[in-house]
Amino acid sequence: MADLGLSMHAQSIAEPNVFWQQAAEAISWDLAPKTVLDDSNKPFYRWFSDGKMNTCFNALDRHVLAGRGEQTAIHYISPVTQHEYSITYQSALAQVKRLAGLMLSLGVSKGDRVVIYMPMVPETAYAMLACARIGAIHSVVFGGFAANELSTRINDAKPTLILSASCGIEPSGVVPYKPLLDDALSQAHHKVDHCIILNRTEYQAQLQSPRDLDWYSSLVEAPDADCISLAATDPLYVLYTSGTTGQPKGVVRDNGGHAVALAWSMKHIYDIGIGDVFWAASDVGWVVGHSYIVYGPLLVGATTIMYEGKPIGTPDAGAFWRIIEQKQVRSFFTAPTAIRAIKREDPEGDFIKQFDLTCLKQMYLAGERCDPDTLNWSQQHLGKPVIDHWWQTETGWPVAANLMGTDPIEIKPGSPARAVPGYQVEILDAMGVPVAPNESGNVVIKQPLPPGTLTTLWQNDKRYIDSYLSMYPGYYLTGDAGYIDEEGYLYIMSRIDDIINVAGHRLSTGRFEEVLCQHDAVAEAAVIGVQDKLKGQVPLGLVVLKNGVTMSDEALYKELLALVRHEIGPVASFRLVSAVQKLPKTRSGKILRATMRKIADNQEYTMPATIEDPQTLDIVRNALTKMGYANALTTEIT
Ligand SMILES: CCC(=O)SCCNC(=O)CCNC(=O)[C@H](O)C(C)(C)COP(=O)(O)OP(=O)(O)OC[C@H]1O[C@@H](n2cnc3c(N)ncnc32)[C@H](O)[C@@H]1OP(=O)(O)O
Repeated sequence: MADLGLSMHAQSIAEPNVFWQQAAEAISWDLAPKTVLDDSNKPFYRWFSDGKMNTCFNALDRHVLAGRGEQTAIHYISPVTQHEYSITYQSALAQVKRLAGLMLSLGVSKGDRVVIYMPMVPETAYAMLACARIGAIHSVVFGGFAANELSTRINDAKPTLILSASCGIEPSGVVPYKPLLDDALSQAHHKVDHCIILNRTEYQAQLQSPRDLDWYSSLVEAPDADCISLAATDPLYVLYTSGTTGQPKGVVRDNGGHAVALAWSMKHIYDIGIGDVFWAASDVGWVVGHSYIVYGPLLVGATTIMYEGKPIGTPDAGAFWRIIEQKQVRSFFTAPTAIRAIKREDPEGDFIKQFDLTCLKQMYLAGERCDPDTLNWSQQHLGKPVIDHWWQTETGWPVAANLMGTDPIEIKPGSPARAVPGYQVEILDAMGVPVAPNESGNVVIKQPLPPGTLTTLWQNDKRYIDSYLSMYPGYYLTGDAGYIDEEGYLYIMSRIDDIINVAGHRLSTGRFEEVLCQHDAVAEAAVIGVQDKLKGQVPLGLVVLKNGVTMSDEALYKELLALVRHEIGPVASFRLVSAVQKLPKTRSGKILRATMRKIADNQEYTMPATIEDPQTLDIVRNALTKMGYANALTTEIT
């Protein structure tokens, strides 16, 4: 039988111009592109460089013009506040037009950056779409980040305007956002003239006049704004992601390639078209939220869900299944951590049995490595295909997936299936030589990357090249290690750098270390990601204290945990820290984090030949054991 996925993939690599020109027909262009792949400035490949369009027009206006204005665009569900309502395409468009008009009247123009620091409310989507409408470049910052992280991003993006809300809602209660914004702005050296604040009833924020404007009262007098015709290559957004240093990387996404790729993925990967209900249970602060809560579903005229709740506790482990039944969700996307949390509360899947999930055709998992147990448990209890798939903030849409809207293939637990059309994924050894099937190496993607992937890092072409393109010229380095089996299935095993993934949140150990070293008692710090049954990985810190520190361990640890939470935010989930006399290092001074991680996780390791003091490994092992790690015999391979 013909394998449609394979033949599509082959065509996308052999004839990218033909493949993507056809895909581009799903988008309304002001000026249809004649050039598909523009390789005139390698390694900066561009797609549809002579095309003109507007992403907001494609996400809202054209559906209204086509007579679907009364269809639901967004279902908003906030279980803690008990607010729930649906917004039609027509009314979303009215909100976005008005907000875009307000932005223009505040002096925002094409190419200006607008930072959005908001919770999971429909206004966040309006803010993103209003930017897209007038060609402003949005930069959404996840609400779980602290003021300091927000100020770093403000300094880098240099926004003209900030949109925020008085608070977010977590199961633990109201999380005030506005004081964090005020703090971030006082720390930032970049100054903004205006902030538009959504004052929620759960927490009323103090507005600082004339800087701060109340969202809805300012809209009353604002004019409506039309869509501006943009070059396909104009930036749509900058989304910061953790790099190996504390300075986050501003991933730049363009308009045209992004719209084409997302529309293609909605149909071919997620099996979603006009009028279908798609739900990505993530947060708009992450790329999943950008691509699959806001843009992807709206670009194809589907209905999306903004859920301001959690998989468990809001109110129970049946929350996802209840909403899927109520809103008739066809395809559902969440992170493995969410399923592990549900499984822990409802091991027999009793909640799942309470709902009629006939509407649900498949569930997708991504954001972190999916362990086979989690996939098998959900597949067994749901009785539906569960699709692990793999991608990154940088790629913006799936690199490897089972094409459920095209030609589903066998599910192999542990693998996110095969490379998606457009992506030529290879495994290279340290010398850049392709390895044999089933052999591990660095996962790379041959350039050009397909439409919709990052075009550069914000104002930093050099870092873009250094981070992704310099190790293997002609290839994009994903930063992941893995292998491909003889049937072309990809397996992602680990990171090759010091990035950790905590409950699907990508965090830099370098940033944790910077923060720990800010404490007066700390001379040196090393942070590693250790395995965690619920969150996949959690950060663990080992600190070397300065001479003469007299504080008790207990008091010191409490201060260090609080410091990390204050500087990075609750999303850091930093709960494990211990003092050691010395850290294991090479003779050139490099901390042996990978070896420490293996010891913590009870994996085999090789004593690095260049280690400065082998006894430091015993010191670390003792500390880890006391913290509940390294508790089985870890073998050293000699
Ligand atoms: C494929 C491309 C990509 O990888 S893009 C990234 C994809 N990742 C995701 O979609 C993330 C998936 N994870 C999740 O959605 C959550 O972790 C789930 C599974 C729902 C669990 O949530 P939760 O119980 O809050 O745990 P957590 O580890 O996320 O949170 C830790 C602490 O941070 C807090 N937090 C979380 N979000 C916010 C927010 N928006 N605003 C303010 N605070 C936030 C949580 O309340 C929690 O705080 P605390 O430590 O319990 O006090």
